Amino acid sequence: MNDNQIFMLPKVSTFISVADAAIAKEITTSRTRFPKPIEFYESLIFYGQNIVVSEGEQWKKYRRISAPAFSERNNKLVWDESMKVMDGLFNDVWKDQHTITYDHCLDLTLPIALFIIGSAGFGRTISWVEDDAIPPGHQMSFKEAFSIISKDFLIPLILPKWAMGITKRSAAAGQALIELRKYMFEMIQQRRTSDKVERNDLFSILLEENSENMGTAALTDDELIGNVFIFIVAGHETAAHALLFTFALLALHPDEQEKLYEQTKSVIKDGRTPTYQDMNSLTYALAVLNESLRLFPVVSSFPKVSAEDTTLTTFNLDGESKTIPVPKGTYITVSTVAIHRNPRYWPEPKTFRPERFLEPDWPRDAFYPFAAGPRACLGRKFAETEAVAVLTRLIMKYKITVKEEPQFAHETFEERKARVLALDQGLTLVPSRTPLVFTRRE
Ligand code: HEM
Repeated sequence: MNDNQIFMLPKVSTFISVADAAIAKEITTSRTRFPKPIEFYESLIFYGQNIVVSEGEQWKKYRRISAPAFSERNNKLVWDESMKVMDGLFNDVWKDQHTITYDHCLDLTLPIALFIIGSAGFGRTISWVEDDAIPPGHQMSFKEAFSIISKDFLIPLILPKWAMGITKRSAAAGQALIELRKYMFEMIQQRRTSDKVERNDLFSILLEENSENMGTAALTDDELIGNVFIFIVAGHETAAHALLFTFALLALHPDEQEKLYEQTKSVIKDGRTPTYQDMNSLTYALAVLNESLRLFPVVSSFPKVSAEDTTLTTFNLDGESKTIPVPKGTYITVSTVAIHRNPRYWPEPKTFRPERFLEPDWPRDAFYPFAAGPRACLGRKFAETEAVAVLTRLIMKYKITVKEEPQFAHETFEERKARVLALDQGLTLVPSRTPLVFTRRE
């Protein structure tokens, strides 16, 4: 692979795409038989050795030290920070406007997710209005460096070093990378030397956990930075896109939005600020997120490779089995989209119906937005907490509708749905233009 290629498919002789839930379960639970082909992600090592681009003993070590960071302490912080970010949005940005319009609502969900991962992931509060003070020894504020890298982290991977200064955007990405590394080293030093203060962000818990593993088992500073970088990469865009699909689907389905509002109101009485303790009762909000991730799993597939000559067995609708030979070295893609839209598991698969997730026996083994098994997403609860908090706070105060535009006045519902949810090319699924309006309820 040369410097300019990212996420390249290696030359493969056999390739299998999986839309069968039982096979997906077998593959995701058999980590040594079907490991992750980390060569697909090799370029992400650029940011430092990390959990996403590792396998075997190295991955086990990263997972063991990273997993405790994704704790209840952190989830509660995610909730509280999400509330602060939403209240900051209402008070400092939307202010007393009755309606607020976005031509592409990604311009809203990207900063929401950025600010949440900034404080709950990184331990640095960045907000809608914070001034961009540049501390001594830096050329960029933390907010600026963090915002640029979370948006343009691919630029330093794609462009060769000599070309980084060619455009303003790539030069800024190169500088932001240097700055962010510097900030991270400073944060590591500061937390090692300052008095022990309880902090619940991922970075701080990771550092705590690491200092308890001193000796050969501990991560180096470069590995710590690599892993925290990857939390940003894995957790910013995914969460922002998931929120965007959720808002868009609610705008397209006012009845479902009303049900969400009614359930939220029945849990959060008198407009009080929702707390993390409320999360378990906000079942409809989680169902809405799940249904949105079922229809639009932002990570639409994930790769595995067969480590040995083996077989996989599938069944047709009459229960007859078929065994497929899987030679060593076969590349396998678990197609989340295909499983999620397979009518075998999901009746009326194209219909947006959050209630299906409130049924006690919904098909858990056919739901893969966060992958599954030992390599499942570490940030699942982080992302769920963030989405339920944001959605709850928003829906209590605002109604979401699709922006009316004269050129689309005569379109049918199906045409409107296809337009608002039309997908863009990208690493993760994202709609290309989602024009939405937020109207204050009272
Ligand atoms: C809706 C939001 C999210 C979705 C849909 C999502 C989805 C996924 C998927 C499908 C994987 C497996 C990828 C693969 O095997 O190639 C994964 C892995 C991972 N995710 Fe997420 N993710 C989300 C949010 C987050 C957040 C917020 C964080 C951290 C703050 C995070 C951290 C990680 C990490 C560290 C891994 C690697 C785990 C390992 O390899 O052991 N994710 N995610």
